[in-house]
Amino acid sequence: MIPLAEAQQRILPPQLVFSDAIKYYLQSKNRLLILGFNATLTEPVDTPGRRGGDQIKEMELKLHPELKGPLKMLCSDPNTTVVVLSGSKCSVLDNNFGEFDMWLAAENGMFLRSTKGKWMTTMPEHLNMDWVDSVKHVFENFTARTPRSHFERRKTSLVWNYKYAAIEFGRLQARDMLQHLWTGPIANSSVDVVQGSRSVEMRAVGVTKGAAIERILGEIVHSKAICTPIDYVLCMGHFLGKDEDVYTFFDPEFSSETMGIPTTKVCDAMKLANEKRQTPKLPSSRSNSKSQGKSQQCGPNSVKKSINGASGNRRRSSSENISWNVLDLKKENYFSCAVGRTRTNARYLLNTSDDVVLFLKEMAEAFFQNL
Ligand SMILES: O=P(O)(O)OC[C@H]1O[C@H](O[C@H]2O[C@H](CO)[C@@H](O)[C@H](O)[C@H]2O)[C@H](O)[C@@H](O)[C@@H]1O
Repeated sequence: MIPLAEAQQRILPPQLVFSDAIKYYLQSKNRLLILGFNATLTEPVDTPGRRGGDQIKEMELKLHPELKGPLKMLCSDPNTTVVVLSGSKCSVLDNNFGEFDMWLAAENGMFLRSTKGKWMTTMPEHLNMDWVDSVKHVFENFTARTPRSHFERRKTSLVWNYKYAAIEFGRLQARDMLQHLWTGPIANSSVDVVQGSRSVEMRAVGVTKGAAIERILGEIVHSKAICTPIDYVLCMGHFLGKDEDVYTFFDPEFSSETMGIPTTKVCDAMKLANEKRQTPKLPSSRSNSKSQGKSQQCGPNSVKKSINGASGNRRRSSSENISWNVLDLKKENYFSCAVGRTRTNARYLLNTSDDVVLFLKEMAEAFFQNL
């Protein structure tokens, strides 16, 4: 086992070897593919023709057009579960992935739906959102004085993004903004600051992709009534440091036990899902933000109940009847891969989303040949 601190100082991970990842994928019986969205499944920002418009709207995240075919193919496999796990809002994922048979995990996993069902929330109760109004105010000011920057209000976070602004000026503004926030609005607040290379994000404490994956898995396993343990996991994304916990969640090398450990984690997740199911609740509305207080709906397929999203009918929890062995992951069957980032706990690297396209094309092709 590698202690976390030591592992974080590891030298550069190797590039993902497509043929290895695909070989083990083909050999496995029940696969889980967890994919980030921004800068993983999107076109690179610097693609000719993408940059230059004055409208930030033109820059809304869009699925790389060449990925439609491969994704469709991979999602059609009953033995493969595909999850897009993103910081984006539900509506953004709906627009880009609604046509595929997959799972969507929006806002870093705080909202979840199978594209055949409705949104539900996996949010822990009592998320503190008291900081939102004062931070929003600061974000608005900085957006106004930083041309081509914009900010996005999500249900569990606020993101100020300057990736289309003059970069040096954006950086200075970001530093200024953080100083301002730390000495004022968030000085005594319980909020996580997540700094990207071109963004500043404030999140409710505890909102990370790794924290959410447990609950997401619980839901998926329950919904699919999984009988064959998941024996292959690919987790690929351009995730910020805070979200790297999703890579380590599955990694036997980061676990305190031995091989196949995540089983216990998923057991906990499933128990949690069951407990929630027994006391369906609306998501926490403790926020003092007006929009939060009014509604917790997420996109057209609004959240009706916290967990029993689909129709409100409570099936007997299938997870009570299936084995706890939902994950049987050997070290060689786990592929975590950071896209466009090098300081990472992921095992492998890919440089850009163009490489992701090549990889998923090859994987889909191999699946098709193997039918
Ligand atoms: O959550 P995803 O949809 O998979 O997206 C990954 C991350 O994208 C965003 O961060 C990236 O872009 C920022 C500029 O827009 C940049 O500052 C950051 O360094 C990049 O990693 C988003 O802000 C993150 O929350 C997502 O995790």
